Amino acid sequence: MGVGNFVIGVVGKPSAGKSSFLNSATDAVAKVGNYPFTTIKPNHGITYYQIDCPCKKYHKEEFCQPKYGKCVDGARFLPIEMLDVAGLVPGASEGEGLGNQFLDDLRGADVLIHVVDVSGTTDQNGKVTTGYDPINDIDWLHSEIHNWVYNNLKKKWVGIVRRHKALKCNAVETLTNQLCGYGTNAKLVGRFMDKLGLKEPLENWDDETLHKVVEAFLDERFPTIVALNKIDLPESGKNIEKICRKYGEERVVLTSALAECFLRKLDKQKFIKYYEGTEFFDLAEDQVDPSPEEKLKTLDDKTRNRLEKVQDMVLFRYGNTGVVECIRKAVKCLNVIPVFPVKNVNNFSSGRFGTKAVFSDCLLVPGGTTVREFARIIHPELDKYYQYAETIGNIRLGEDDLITYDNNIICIKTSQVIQKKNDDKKKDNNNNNDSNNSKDKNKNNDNE
Ligand SMILES: Nc1nc2c(ncn2[C@@H]2O[C@H](COP(=O)(O)OP(=O)(O)OP(=O)(O)O)[C@@H](O)[C@H]2O)c(=O)[nH]1
Repeated sequence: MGVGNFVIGVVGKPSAGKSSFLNSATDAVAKVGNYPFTTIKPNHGITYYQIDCPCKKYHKEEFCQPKYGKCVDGARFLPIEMLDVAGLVPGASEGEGLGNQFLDDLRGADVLIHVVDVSGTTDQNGKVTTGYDPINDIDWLHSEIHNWVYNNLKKKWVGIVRRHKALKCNAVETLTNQLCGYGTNAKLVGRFMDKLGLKEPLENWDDETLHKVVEAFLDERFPTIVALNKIDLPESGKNIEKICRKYGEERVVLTSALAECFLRKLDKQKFIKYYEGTEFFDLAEDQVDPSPEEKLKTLDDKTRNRLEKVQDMVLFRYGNTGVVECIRKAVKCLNVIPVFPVKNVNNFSSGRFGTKAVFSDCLLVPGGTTVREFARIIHPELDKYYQYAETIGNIRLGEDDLITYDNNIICIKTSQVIQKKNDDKKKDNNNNNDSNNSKDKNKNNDNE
């Protein structure tokens, strides 16, 4: 998990609607513009995570200039990478289909969105059928990932235990060593082991315990949001109810990727103004005196009928298409905090010379990041010059204070900046002295 560089992996069986989901969530790129990722691989896209921008709270909307993403009336869109994890077939952990390539791709993801065809009109291989139970897909994906990790550990378990005893390691050290290949660190291992609260020493773990450890690891390392897709189909209703009853609503989102693609396409073509993540859109007839850039085109009858159907089957019934909600829930699973580094906590300036830009930067950092760690992230080369940090109201923050939503507008003061200020002051003084001197000189000249 990189700072400010989190990756959402999209997984699902063939024909579940993965590509449609990705297209619907990432087509905003052209509209939104730039992002901080220099190379985007073919199976990657950029999506946007919506948060409340502090510019609204502090009435600075007109000066808000995000370096990446955008801010619209106080809604901030932060760019996040999305990865299409293709090639999932039953038996992938045993090498079926693209096998380990699919599982290797998973390592690049911090959180997963599992797109499930909730209509039950495609079987586990994505072939058209009727009455298929989508619960199978949820369980099946989970067990593929579980088996992948479990089999890898089990194969080497005797050696792992031998080394563990010989080096007198604790369980967290040994597991960190074994799980680091999945993009895992000691902090994460410590967290899931704490939650698990195992009493038996590692050398006594039986298969059942090892399964429990793997399960706890996956919960922490690959939190998963289930997107129950194709809610617009009439067959979906009864399956939705059943799945929500079994898995709870916390990690389940109802989606229609197709409806979201359609709405965003109409928006792009200027037939509607679509308010992403809501049930609302404007038509040409709703507009009063629009500017030429905002003016919408009139819909033909066929498209209007289709739009009404989307309204009926998705927007009125479920409140929205679920795609934006899915991204929001996925990022929430990561337990990250948006932080706004500023040059000045009174005017929120970003320090770009000659502009009044505020809140230009925003970084997502993992929960538990301290002020000093954050300083290191934004000024790695200035770390040795760190002096102090302050937040709104010029309140000083301790180096070990955790970053929270209450102190996430931060100014880091470094002695180099202070040194520069002193240099500038000296320069000013010298200039003043020079001009005083020249004034004196002039005076002298006058006298002369
Ligand atoms: N009714 C309906 N159909 C959908 C929805 N999302 C996707 N589809 C359709 O489902 C079919 C498969 O969608 P894809 O997005 O290609 O699915 P995929 O999971 O990427 O499939 P593969 O490329 O085979 O892995 C297409 O015909 C889509 O139009 C949806 O929300 N509602």
